[in-house]
Amino acid sequence: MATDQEYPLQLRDISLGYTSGGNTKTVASCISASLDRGGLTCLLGPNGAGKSTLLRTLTGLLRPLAGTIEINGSSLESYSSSELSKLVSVVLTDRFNLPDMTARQLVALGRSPYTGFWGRMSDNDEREVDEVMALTGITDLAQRSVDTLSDGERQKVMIAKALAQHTPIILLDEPTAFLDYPSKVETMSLLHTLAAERGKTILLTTHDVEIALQLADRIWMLGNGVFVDGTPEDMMLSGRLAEFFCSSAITFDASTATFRIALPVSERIVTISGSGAAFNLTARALRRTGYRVTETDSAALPEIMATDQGITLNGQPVSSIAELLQKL
Ligand SMILES: Nc1ncnc2c1ncn2[C@@H]1O[C@H](COP(=O)(O)OP(=O)(O)OP(=O)(O)O)[C@@H](O)[C@H]1O
Repeated sequence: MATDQEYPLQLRDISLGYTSGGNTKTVASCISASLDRGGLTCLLGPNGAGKSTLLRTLTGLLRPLAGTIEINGSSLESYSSSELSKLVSVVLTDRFNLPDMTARQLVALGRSPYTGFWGRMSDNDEREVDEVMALTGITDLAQRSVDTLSDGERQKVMIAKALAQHTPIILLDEPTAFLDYPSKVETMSLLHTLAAERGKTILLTTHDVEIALQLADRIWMLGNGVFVDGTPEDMMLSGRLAEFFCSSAITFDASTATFRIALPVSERIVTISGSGAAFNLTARALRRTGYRVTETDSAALPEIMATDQGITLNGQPVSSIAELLQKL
């Protein structure tokens, strides 16, 4: 049984929200959870659910309306900002102007908890900066002015800065938001590796649900004030994931861990048989264009065979799925 000391970050009965002018807006309440050491946790939920609010509360930027947050068994407030900067690094989505600062200089700011009053970088600090820039694939951007970077490039620089800070806990708000698909996967894989191989405790918010389901050790979900957590597989098996994200227009296929757009059911029926990618993609194209696809033989229906050797319609070969759809 894990003791409190073994959880780097623990939430006890947290209520989240905003207070202004004597009015309180509660976003979610009664959240109790903990982050596992050396684990990647992804916080999912629909727009406006409170993901950023929870993340900002964990960083100390917002005070919880109720409850306590503990880091290594001591309350968040008991740490000085200097102590916290060696324990927790944070990547937020805020965009700020940094005229005349290069990408490397921004990453080097991550070393500031260790560089003393004058901010003088040692050889070791320089090496750390080079290493995290290589790790995040931004070495080529080193001398670029931060203000000229694309959103995705800037996002990678901010992640590198957090890594340069060398903290056991890393909190990131939508780190994959502006990235193209391969970069999303690369970034999540990098965070997964940092958790698994370097023992970092990482929490991030994301809308990239399918990537999170493949790479996260744990999923936290927040929606309509309800918070649940568990392994991705338990979330899928229990139907909790579908409860949070599915509607009449979207279904979740737990066996393939993918979301599907629910298409209108059609009276136009085709029979399809075959195997492999050609079979799956042909069936998919038929459903998308309004056919009801059956695998039951019936001589009365257009009959399609799709295998990696080719596609036939009623025994006649067709050269592509486009030609098949045209001839149907
Ligand atoms: N400063 C604020 N004062 C009052 N309400 C706020 C403030 N910031 C956010 N909110 C509200 O709190 C709720 C949660 O917002 P939050 O940004 O945490 O959601 P989110 O899950 O991160 O959303 P998204 O996925 O769209 O980024 C929303 O209703 C939002 O309008």
